[in-house]
Order: sequence, then structure tokens, then C-alpha cells
Amino acid sequence: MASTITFIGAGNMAGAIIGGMIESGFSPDDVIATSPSDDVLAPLRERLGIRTETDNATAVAQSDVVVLAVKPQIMREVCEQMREAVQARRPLIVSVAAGLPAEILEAWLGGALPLVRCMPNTPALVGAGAAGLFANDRVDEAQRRLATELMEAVGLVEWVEDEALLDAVTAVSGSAPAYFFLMFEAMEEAGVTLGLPADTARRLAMQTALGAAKMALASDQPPAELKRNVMSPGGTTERAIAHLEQAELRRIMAEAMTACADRAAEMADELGQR
Ligand SMILES: NC(=O)C1=CN([C@@H]2O[C@H](COP(=O)(O)OP(=O)(O)OC[C@H]3O[C@@H](n4cnc5c(N)ncnc54)[C@H](O)[C@@H]3O)[C@@H](O)[C@H]2O)C=CC1
Ligand SMILES: O=C(O)[C@@H]1CCC=N1
Repeated sequence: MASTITFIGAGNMAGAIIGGMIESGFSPDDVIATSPSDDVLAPLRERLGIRTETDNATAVAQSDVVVLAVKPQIMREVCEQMREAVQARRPLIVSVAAGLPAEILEAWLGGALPLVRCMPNTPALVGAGAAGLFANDRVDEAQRRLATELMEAVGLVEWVEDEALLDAVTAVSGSAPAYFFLMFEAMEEAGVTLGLPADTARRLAMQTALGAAKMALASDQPPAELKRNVMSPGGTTERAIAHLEQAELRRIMAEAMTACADRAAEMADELGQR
């Protein structure tokens, strides 16, 4: 029998995962999205044909999997309000919230629940997501497979056995689409400065990123080797890469990603009080 999967919260992340799931063949009848406002739900219902509900407890009462996809700042209130419905049904809980530890979420929901923490990213919308997953001790093999199936429908899945590593996953993939979007902005601006029309520069930059990622995924050579293959001695790329190394791009990336992971840990301290 197909599982009914409810998304509590129907924003950017839930919309991206649901869009990818429907695209990959999940039945819209098996998916419910909730939000207090039907204005948020109507476009999803119309575009994807999924079921929607403005009352979280009503949706939970029909669900085998409940995906927590609201902002971390309101998670406690949302969990406590649906605690009774969750304890009556005991579905698999999947949280996509940054920072919030499994133990705290489990406590907010009344305790003793199978819970998977997942750090996805928005390219899930186009089936090219990347997610890190961690399961608590109550998750059985069938539920692990279900969580894998759910997230593999929208991209790559990597399980981690140490929950703390989800903060590193947040830095490497959860937040990382934004790093690349910043890079696209910068490359477009520089392309325009060099005389290209903005849309031409944008398309060239994006296609190049797609090509580089596809090529690196398909290759058994490490990125350093692929980079060397583009750099003709005394040529143009060598000059550009020397500039990026002198500007300490590696240090800048390491600092930005450390700040990202630190913020996830800080959010757990700020929001995770029982
Ligand atoms: N946006 C991203 O790239 C990523 C987000 N996340 C996580 O996903 C979660 C959601 O983030 P976004 O989708 O970006 O936020 P968002 O603000 O786009 O979506 C949150 C949704 O929750 C709904 N909502 C508010 N109160 C509610 C309630 N009481 N019951 C049910 N729904 C309610 C809102 O209507 C909104 O649709 C966060 O916990 C975030 O840490 C994780 C990975 C990536
Ligand atoms: O910025 C955030 O807090 C969320 C979590 C990872 C990506 N977006």
C-alpha cells in the first residue's frame, strides 16, 4: 500500500521536494501539504494536484510520514500543537529544519518517535537535490528505506551516522545552492563589464557550471586534475586561477562554510530549549 506523506509547511523547501516527487512519479493523491493560509496552498494544489489542509492535526491523522518543513523559529509551537495527533498515529517523522536536534524535536512531539533528520537543498525541485540524512534509534530498516526512497526521488542521498555531521552537510550542500547563485551573479556582472549582454553572460555561466558538475561527476579524475586540463601553460585560465588563489578563495570558502555550520549549531542552542 502506498504511504501518505504530509508536509507540515508548504514553503520553498517543501515545494521543491513535493515538485520533484510528483515529477519523479509519486502520486499526488499520496501527498498532503499544510499551511495556515490557503493562499499558500492553492498554487501547489492547482499546479501539482496534491491534497492540502490548513489544520496540521487533521493531516497528521491520515499520514504514514510527516515531514516537518516550517521555519526552525516556529517549530516548537507547531510540534506542540500537533503532539496529540502525532502520538495517536505514530508516523515516521522527517525534519528538514536546519539546526534542530532529533532529541529535541522528538520531545516537542511527545517523545518516543522514529525520526529522521534530513538536510536537503532546493535543487530537489528539478530532481537534482542533495540531502544528508540521520536516523534516530527508533527508525527501523523499512522506515530508513522509505526516507531514502522519498529523498532519492529528488536527488542524491547520503546517510550520516553522527547527527552532528548534519551541520557540515548544511555547509556543503543545504546552503550551498546560494553560493553558486552568488557566483552566477558575480560572473554575469563581470561578463557585462567585459562587454557581453547580461542574458548571454548569464546563460554561458550557468551552462558552464552545469557542464563542469556533469563532467566532474562522470569522471574518475579528481577536480584538481580536471582543472589542470583546462589550464594551458601560459594561457588564460592559468592567469584567472592564479588570481583566485592569490585572493585566497579556498580560505574564503572554508571561513564561509565554517560560519554556516557554526550557525546551525548556534540555532540548536537558541531554539532547542525543551
Ligand atoms: N530553503 C532552503 O534552501 C532550505 C530550507 N531548509 C529548512 O526547511 C524549512 C523551511 O524553510 P523554507 O521552506 O525555506 O521556509 P518558507 O518560509 O519558505 O516555508 C515555511 C512554510 O511554513 C508555513 N507555515 C507557517 N506556519 C505554519 C504552521 N503553523 N503550520 C504549517 N505550516 C506553517 C508557511 O506558510 C510557509 O509556507 C526550515 O526549517 C529550513 O531550515 C532546509 C534546507 C534548505
Ligand atoms: O538558510 C537556512 O537557514 C536554510 C537551511 C539550509 C538552507 N537554507
